[in-house]
Amino acid sequence: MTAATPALEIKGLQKSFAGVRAIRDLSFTVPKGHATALIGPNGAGKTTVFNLVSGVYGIDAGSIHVNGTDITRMPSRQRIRSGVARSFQNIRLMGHLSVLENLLVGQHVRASSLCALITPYRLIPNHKWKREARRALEESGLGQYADETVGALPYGVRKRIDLVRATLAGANVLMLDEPAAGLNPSETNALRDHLKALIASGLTLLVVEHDMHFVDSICENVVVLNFGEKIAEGPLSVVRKDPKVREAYIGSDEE
Ligand SMILES: Nc1ncnc2c1ncn2[C@@H]1O[C@H](COP(=O)(O)OP(=O)(O)OP(=O)(O)O)[C@@H](O)[C@H]1O
Repeated sequence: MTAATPALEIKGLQKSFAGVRAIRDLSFTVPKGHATALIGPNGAGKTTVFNLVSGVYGIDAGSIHVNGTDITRMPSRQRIRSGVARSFQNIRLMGHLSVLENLLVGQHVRASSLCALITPYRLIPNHKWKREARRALEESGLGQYADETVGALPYGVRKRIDLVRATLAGANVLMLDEPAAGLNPSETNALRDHLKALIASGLTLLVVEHDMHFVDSICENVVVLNFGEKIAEGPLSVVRKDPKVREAYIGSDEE
């Protein structure tokens, strides 16, 4: 892998569901340490792209590379190990466990052996993974929540803990499904600042988001889909003026 190798490279992607062409010859790249948004009206194919990259569905044609590695035919679990992870709109943290425990569960994805997997970290006060988890929380400004029960925390804080969990589990290409949905303005600002810091430290993002102010603040590139096809790509300020994009959104209740 060279410095010019994109973190995510999608080439000629095709996917049909029972004759419905959900994704048509889609190609785009996301450079390392950058954020790209995938936008388009309802049914355009955004979630399908996430499902194809994460391996929920197999593709009909095309290829997907992550950090130069061809993951097109890899099982989902192996894709996570190669650095690509997905965060869901519904946070998948365990509410009855503490923040730290949730992060440690995430780190088990990185276990290289059965022995590492069953290491009783609860019994080892200064376990390496525990130290890493505490440090990551501190660096994200979430250190005060380490020993709190996740279920008792505000939604915006849980969303950010979910990000820390994904990066600690080894994700360097992260797909975020509507990260700003359900957040109040101050939570949205905190999430935006957190994401900006992660991008600055080298994390690569692919984001599906309806809040265009949020998209504008973190994504320098936007890929617009309509009926599974890329109809425009570029900075939001440019693509939003594109007649094809404007036409695609006519009749849609979205911006
Ligand atoms: N598992 C599936 N089986 C059949 N059709 C599917 C399946 N998944 C997606 N589709 C179809 O593929 C097309 C793209 O859907 P997709 O959910 O990816 O769009 P989207 O852009 O994410 O929409 P939204 O913004 O509403 O979430 C739609 O026509 C949808 O009905």
